[in-house]
Amino acid sequence: MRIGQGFDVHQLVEGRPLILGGITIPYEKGLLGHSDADVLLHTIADAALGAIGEGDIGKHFPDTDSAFKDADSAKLLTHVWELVKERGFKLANIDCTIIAQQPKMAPHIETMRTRIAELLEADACQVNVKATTTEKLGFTGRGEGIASQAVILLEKV
Ligand SMILES: Nc1ccn([C@@H]2O[C@H](COP(=O)(O)O)[C@@H](O)[C@H]2O)c(=O)n1
Ligand SMILES: C[C@@]1(CO)OP(=O)(O)OP(=O)(O)OC[C@H]1O
Repeated sequence: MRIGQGFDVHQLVEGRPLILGGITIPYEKGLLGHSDADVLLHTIADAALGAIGEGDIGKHFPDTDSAFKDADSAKLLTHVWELVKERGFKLANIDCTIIAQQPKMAPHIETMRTRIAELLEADACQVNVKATTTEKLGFTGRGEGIASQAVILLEKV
């Protein structure tokens, strides 16, 4: 068994779509980044890379490389998952938390869960996605950005 954890933050700005957990969520702002800035998929990729001792997504997909400009984070996670499989591991389970004052994530959680399970080649029951506000405190509470964190457990195939 191997355990890994991930944490990431992206700024919320006008004029960008909100792509989170591999889906597009209707909202007046979106996340800013070199890629599509899917903070949840980045967190999951970092957790998986941590579990196999492979550093982080910045090491594998540098934000100085134009190849990753506006990159689809689902493709980045798929690449990371190939590394996980090459090491002989599969998903045991993953638990994720989105930290966002707005928008309300509850209507989108099951769709994200299904998409993440698809990307990790697992059943939805192995994936949990939660959301919390920070009670209007801090940068997430002011709606300036969204953070997420995840813990992943891998088991040998
Ligand atoms: N962006 C969010 C944040 C929270 N939720 C849901 O609301 C519940 C209560 O949140 P608190 O921060 O007040 O504890 C939380 O457990 C989530 O179910 C949400 O949907 N979207
Ligand atoms: C994904 C990458 C690469 O496009 O860019 P960002 O979208 O800026 O994301 P971040 O979590 O800051 O770091 C990883 C980057 O290398």
